Amino acid sequence: MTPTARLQAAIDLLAEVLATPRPADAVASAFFRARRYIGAKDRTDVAEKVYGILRRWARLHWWLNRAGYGGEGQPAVDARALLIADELLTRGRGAASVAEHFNGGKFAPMPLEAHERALIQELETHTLDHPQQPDAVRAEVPDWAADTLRQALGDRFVPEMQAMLTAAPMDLRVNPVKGTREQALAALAKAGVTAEPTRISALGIRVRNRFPIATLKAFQDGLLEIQDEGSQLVAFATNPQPGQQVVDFCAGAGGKTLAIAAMMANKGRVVACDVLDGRLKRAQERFRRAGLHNIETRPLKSARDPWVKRHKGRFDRVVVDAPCSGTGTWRRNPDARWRQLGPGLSELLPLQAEILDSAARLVRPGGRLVYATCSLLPEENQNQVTAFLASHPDFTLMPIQEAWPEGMGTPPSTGDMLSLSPARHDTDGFFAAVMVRQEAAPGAAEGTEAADEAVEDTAEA
Ligand SMILES: C[S@@+](CC[C@H](N)C(=O)[O-])C[C@H]1O[C@@H](n2cnc3c(N)ncnc32)[C@H](O)[C@@H]1O
Repeated sequence: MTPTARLQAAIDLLAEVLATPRPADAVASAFFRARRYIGAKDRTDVAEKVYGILRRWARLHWWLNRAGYGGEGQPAVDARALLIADELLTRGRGAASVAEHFNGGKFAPMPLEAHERALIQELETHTLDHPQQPDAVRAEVPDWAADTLRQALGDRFVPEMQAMLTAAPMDLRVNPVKGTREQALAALAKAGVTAEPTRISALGIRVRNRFPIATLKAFQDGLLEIQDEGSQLVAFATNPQPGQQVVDFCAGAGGKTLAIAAMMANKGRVVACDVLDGRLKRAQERFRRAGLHNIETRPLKSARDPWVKRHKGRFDRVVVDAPCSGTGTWRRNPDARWRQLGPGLSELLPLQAEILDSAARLVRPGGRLVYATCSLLPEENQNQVTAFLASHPDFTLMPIQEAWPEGMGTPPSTGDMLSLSPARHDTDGFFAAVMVRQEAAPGAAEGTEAADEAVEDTAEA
C-alpha cells in the first residue's frame, strides 16, 4: 500500500469506529477481516494510526475545538479532521506533505475542503501538548472520571494517567496442567518470540515482539493463555485448593476461571456463572483447549437466580469479578474512556453491590469471598468492600498477604487489599479483596439466613 492509501484506510477504519457502538478492537478485527488484501505491515501501520488517535483523543479535540471545529454551525470533528490534526501535531508532517496526500487519486483521500485547508494552516507550527491544556486533557481523562481519580490518586494522578497512555504489553499465562514456565519460554524462543518471565506473577510471561500467538503450537495445545499479569494475580488471590468447590460468579469468557481451575490441578469443581450465556459458550472452547475437566458452566438469569438460593453455603471460594467501569484497562482499550458503551457508574454501583450480596450466600462458613474489578475508582473497589462488610458482620477482611498461595511469590504491597496499576506494577489496573465467612455460632447463622431469605424473597417476588 502507498502511504496515501494507508491514510485513506486509517480514515475508513476510524470513521467506522466512530460510527459503531462497539469496542474499537472488535471494529478493527471486523474491518481487517473484510479486507484480507491488506497485508500485515500495512495493517499494523493503519491500526497504529487509529489507536494513536484514540490515545491522543482529548488533546486532538482540544486543538480542533480551538481551530473552530465541533461547535454549533462549525465543521464536525470527523475521521478526516482527526487524521489531519494527528499527522501535523504528532507525526510532525509539514502542511504541504499532508495536503499532498489528499489528492482524490485512486485509493487516496478526497481533495481537501476549504475548512480543512484552513485547519492545516492553523496547526502547522504546533505540537500536540500545549501549556494551556487543562491537566485532565493532558492526561486524557474524561470529565466523568477526572475528579474521583484525581482525589483517589493524589500526586500519582498525572503519572498514572500517563502510564495509561502507553500501549499495553502482551502477557501470557502458563497453564500448569500442561507444563512449566521454562518449557513455555523454550517453546516461545524456538518460534522466534522474544519473551521473559513477568515480574510478579509466577506463571506469567511478557512478550516483547509482536507475534500472532494463536498460531503457536504451545498455544493451540493449551500450554499458554493470553492474560494480563494483573488478571493472573487476581486469580492467585483466590488461592483455590485442589478438591475444593469454587464458583466464579461473573466468569465471562473464562479468563480467571481458567487460571483458578488450573491452580486446582483439575481436581474439585469450578462452576463458571454469567448472565450472558454466549460468553460462557465461548469460554467452554478455552476450557477444552486448556485440558481442564473440573469446570462446569451455569448461565444465570440475574444476580438473584434461584440457583444461588439452592446452593447456599456450599462453596469454599466464591469469586465476584464484577462488571465495572473498566478504568483499569484504558491502556488496552484506549477508546473505552471516551465512548461509554456499557452502563455508567450510576447503574454499575448498585449492580456490583447486588451481585456481591447475592453471591456471598454461596460461601460456606470458613470459606472465602473474593471481590475484584478492573477499575481504579474507589467507589467500585474499597467502598463496595467497606459497605459489604458493614452489612455482613459474618464476613471479615483477610489481608491479601495472608490469602496469597504458597509458591506464588508475594503480592505487591498495596495494603490489605490488592490494588494494581500500570504506573506502579506495569499491569492493567486491577483490584481484589478477600473476605472470609466466619464459622458463625448456630443462632447467629440462623439470623443471617433468615435475613438472606427475606431479601431474596422480596427480590424474587
Ligand atoms: C469483568 S467481566 C468478567 C471477566 C471474566 N471474569 C474474565 O476474567 O475474563 C464481568 C462479567 O459479569 C457479568 N455479569 C453482569 N451482570 C451479572 C450478574 N448479575 N450476575 C452474574 N454475572 C454478571 C458480565 O456478563 C461479564 O461477563
